[in-house]
Amino acid sequence: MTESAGTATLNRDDASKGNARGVSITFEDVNHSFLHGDTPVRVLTDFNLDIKPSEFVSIVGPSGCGKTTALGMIGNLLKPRAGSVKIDGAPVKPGGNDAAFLFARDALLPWRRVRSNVELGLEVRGVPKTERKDRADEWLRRVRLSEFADSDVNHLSQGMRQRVAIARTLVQNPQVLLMDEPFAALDAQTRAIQQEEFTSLWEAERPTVVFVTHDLEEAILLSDRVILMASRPGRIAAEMTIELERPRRQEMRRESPLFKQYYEEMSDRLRHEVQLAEDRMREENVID
Ligand SMILES: Nc1ncnc2c1ncn2[C@@H]1O[C@H](COP(=O)(O)OP(=O)(O)OP(=O)(O)O)[C@@H](O)[C@H]1O
Repeated sequence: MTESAGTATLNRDDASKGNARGVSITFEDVNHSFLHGDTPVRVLTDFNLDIKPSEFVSIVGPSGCGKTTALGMIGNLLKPRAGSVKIDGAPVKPGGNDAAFLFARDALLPWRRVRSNVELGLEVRGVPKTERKDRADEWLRRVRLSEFADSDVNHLSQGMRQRVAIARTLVQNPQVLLMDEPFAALDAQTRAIQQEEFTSLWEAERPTVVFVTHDLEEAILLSDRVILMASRPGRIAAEMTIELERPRRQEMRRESPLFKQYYEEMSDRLRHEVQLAEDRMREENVID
């Protein structure tokens, strides 16, 4: 495990091979605060991070440490008060980046059928109807939902709904995929299946992924690199390059000595950061 950010190298040399379409993402001296009443509360401080094209980076850390805030800056949902966030060397700007979000809540439109939900992003971009349908059908095939193309989304299981959401996101061929606990709402078994399915879909196109999760095992299993954040103010406390071979399989959790080593190294540190954050919240409540 490396202390603090900025030194890790991409552990696989094949990111530039094949049809990888990812872009680089850079946080340069990012500082950010939110106003709580009249008081600015520092959320990110001196946040520096270099993400390589087509790298899969997970961010773990205590609740409230600023993970979603960092993700939002890449997706242009908010601007840093100081410092910059760049994609392929250019500052993030409205409409200028090819980034797509995937959240725990699938946010499917209940009045639209399955295919029509998958087509949504393409529709917004003005892709012609026939092309939209062809691309949606191709992605429904890849997520194994072809026979549900004309189904009512309200009749699908939670796992199937999330696969529709994944298809809706990936059909847009994003260069950057911003994922905020995308599998958190699923039961353990469905979650394991989707983690494996998702990584094999990702490997075909390799957009750059920034993946926020509370689940350290999930972070290790999916990522090229795991970033551990500390809170108040949010900053990078440690990072670890994951050198497990790809494709990744669920059995690695149990069978890979390397997986166990990563988990042991990072979990103590994560627990420590979570404990610190909880202690701080308790102190603040006492003071209030
Ligand atoms: N729009 C906002 N206005 C005021 N405070 C905010 C806003 N968005 C986030 N915050 C605060 O900023 C801090 C960081 O929030 P953020 O959602 O980035 O954390 P997180 O690490 O993603 O948390 P979690 O793991 O619980 O999702 C929190 O204290 C949160 O309350």
